[in-house]
Amino acid sequence: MKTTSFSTTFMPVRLLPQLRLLSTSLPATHFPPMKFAPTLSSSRAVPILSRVFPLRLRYMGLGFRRSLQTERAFSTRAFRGPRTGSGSELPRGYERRAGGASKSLIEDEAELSDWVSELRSDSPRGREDELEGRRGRVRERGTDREPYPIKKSRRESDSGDFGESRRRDFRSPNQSFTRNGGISKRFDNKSEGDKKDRPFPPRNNRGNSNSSGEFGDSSRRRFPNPNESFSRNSGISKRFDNKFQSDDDKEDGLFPRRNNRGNSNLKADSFTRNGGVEGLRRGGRETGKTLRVMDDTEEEEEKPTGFRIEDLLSEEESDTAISDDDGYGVLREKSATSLFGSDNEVTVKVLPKSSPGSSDSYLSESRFDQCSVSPLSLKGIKDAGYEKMTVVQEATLPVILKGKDVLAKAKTGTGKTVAFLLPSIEVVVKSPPITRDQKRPPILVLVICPTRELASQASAEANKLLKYHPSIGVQVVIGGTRLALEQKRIQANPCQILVATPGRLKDHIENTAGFATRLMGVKVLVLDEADHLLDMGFRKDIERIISAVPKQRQTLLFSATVPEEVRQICHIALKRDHEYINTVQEGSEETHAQVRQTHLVAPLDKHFSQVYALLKEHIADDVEYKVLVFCTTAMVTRLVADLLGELNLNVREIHSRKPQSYRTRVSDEFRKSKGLILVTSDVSARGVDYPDVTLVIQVGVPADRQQYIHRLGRTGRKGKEGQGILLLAPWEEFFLSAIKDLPITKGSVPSVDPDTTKKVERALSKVEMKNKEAAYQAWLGYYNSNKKVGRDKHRLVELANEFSRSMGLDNPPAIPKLVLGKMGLKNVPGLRSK
Ligand SMILES: Nc1ncnc2c1ncn2[C@@H]1O[C@H](COP(=O)(O)OP(=O)(O)OP(=O)(O)O)[C@@H](O)[C@H]1O
Repeated sequence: MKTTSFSTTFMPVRLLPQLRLLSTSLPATHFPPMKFAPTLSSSRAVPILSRVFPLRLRYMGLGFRRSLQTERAFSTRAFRGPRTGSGSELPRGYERRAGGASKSLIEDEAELSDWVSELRSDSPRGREDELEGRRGRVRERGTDREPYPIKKSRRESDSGDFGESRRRDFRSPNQSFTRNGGISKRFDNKSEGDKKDRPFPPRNNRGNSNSSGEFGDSSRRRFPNPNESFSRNSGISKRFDNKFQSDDDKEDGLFPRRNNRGNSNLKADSFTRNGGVEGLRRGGRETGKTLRVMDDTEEEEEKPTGFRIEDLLSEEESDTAISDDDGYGVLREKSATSLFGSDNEVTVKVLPKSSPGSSDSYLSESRFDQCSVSPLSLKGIKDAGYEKMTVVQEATLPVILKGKDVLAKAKTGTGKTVAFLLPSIEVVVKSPPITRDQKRPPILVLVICPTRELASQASAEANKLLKYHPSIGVQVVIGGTRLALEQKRIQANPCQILVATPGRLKDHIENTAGFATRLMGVKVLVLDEADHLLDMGFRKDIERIISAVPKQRQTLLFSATVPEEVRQICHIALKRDHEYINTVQEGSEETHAQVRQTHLVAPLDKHFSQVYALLKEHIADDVEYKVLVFCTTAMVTRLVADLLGELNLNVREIHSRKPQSYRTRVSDEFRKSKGLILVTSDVSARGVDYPDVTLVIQVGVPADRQQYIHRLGRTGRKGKEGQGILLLAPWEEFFLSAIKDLPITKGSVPSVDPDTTKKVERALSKVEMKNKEAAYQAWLGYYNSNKKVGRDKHRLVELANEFSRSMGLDNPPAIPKLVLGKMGLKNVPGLRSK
């Protein structure tokens, strides 16, 4: 039995697995006390078990359906149920996710307006984008035409903005390069031309990659997928799909966000981001025309293809088994194959429940120098100011260092980035060094992040840890920057660690000479915000990226939220015998206890003044205020930022319509600042590590429960205190059922005196009309895609017009007929068309 120096210890227990799994009273080997109770599991045991002991499993409350039963299987309490008689009771954290607002992620309809204008214009090339910061393009493609760029986009150079790339001397003093060694050999010996190196055909009709960078059309390249036949219509639909789910921009009006449950709200007649796509895909052949809205600043992801997670699952895959509990909160499933295959050993991780009050402590008692990482990494860790491991680091590090695939869940702001970077760096340390004369040095670690900010942040963190590893390089490739510049940069500074957003990574695979070959060296693949990356919006991209890296690799999936749906499909990326490490303790919520959460319900027409009053109140309370205000779409974000600016608050805005250079600048400023309000779309919802955020306000219903948790997670990081306020209209209260297990209470709406109301009205009157129009259209698109609100179109329009009045408009802005048609809102009374 191997013991580690961590308090987290893995104990192989040699027992007949059936007995071990079914008898909680069987004595297990002694386990040292543990500080917390991560949940470990993998995904394939119950099918076998259910065949062998169907009645027993039923008795234990382990049904044959996935989801709830699966979660129960991992719950200590559920396991003990039969013995204690309380087996049906689930700890709060294990309850089925309630309700579920539709995941309505949306893009900006302003683009559609422009598109419509462009359609009307004589020139097929259209015109330059007139909206500030908007580099979106809109495309039309009929069955008889090739796609063409309607607008040429502006692009910013990225290299200056993201200085994380490291030029390194790749000849490590400690490491001698051997040509024969593993991957290096493969790469060294490779002498074929670029074309041969590419697993995918090069772009066909855009000439060089530079021009593709300029026009951003590289994103539309498709990977040849053996399962798909490319037809003109279907091809363009796919590409249309691909584009929309950029996480950077998903927040932005008109199209709904991906829906975990298979976009059940999508209809062919509603032009929503998913729905539009789906509708167009299904109905597009009839019309013979497909729309494409582009934004060069986005990562280029695919749209959901409309399949349901359930469709991906066989019944076997959906079921799971528990291994043990024994009163500690253990949990580990063993894959069915290893349970009854050659590996008849059940390894059980037994961890005691934490002492009261410690559940939210993010640091563990283990120090980094207790674990077997290289001395140079330890020096880097020390310089970064880290001494003790966080709970998730302590729980995952030993497992990852052993080479296991891991799916890890840990609360926001608890150090997941270091948890996956550190062991990944160790893999590089142990690999043969690359040398300057290597034409295509292998990328050994590939980290995928859903947004550019997150990718840049992860690469910055990697650089901190690599301080004393001069021979290891990290590079970041993200959307919104010139592909050609990035190509030059990654060629000039070869790296072993690459951090990327999905769309841009695909771009490089398809268009950067030798890049695909370099990816064949990947030993560790990391998906940060894994649930998001495996969700509909990114799924296709991720699958294709996975197909571009070797099968023989280690895969690490990290997130603060791991919905059951994601558990069920994570085998897309992970080996069957992966470990699921859940550091969110049994009985503990997914949010931090030290973050005070309240929801306020106020009529829509009061929201602007309420936000102002809340901010004033908070600023008065805390001079060191640092506030994030999340809005539903990019255009609504711009409107709210304009308004708060007019009200003389110290405000910045960040959303997908802003150029990347601006986003980077604002993000950096906010990171360092105090006394600042950042009004933001969901580009800031996940992962972004702004220290000391004092308050997060969410205005309007979030896309889903996960998004609520991640947005809230921008405060209360590293054990700090924080506050979260969710401001809803009465008709948005349905969302509360989706978060009812979280410690959120009803707050009292601040009173707004008549003077303040007038002040807000005056400020609103100064906001540019075009911004109000864009916000109206975006608002309508967002809620149209919401499963609940968008169901009744008449009511939806009433509400949109209420929103319009709240902006001080007597009449709702007119919307292009075509857009209304695509939204499924033609002839709905109350809408004005143009
Ligand atoms: N061992 C450690 N000790 C102290 N601070 C740490 C340690 N590890 C990471 N941190 C810091 O904790 C903060 C949060 O880390 P990180 O951004 O990785 O959190 P996260 O869990 O990924 O959050 P999210 O779920 O929001 O993405 C960062 O500022 C990071 O530098």
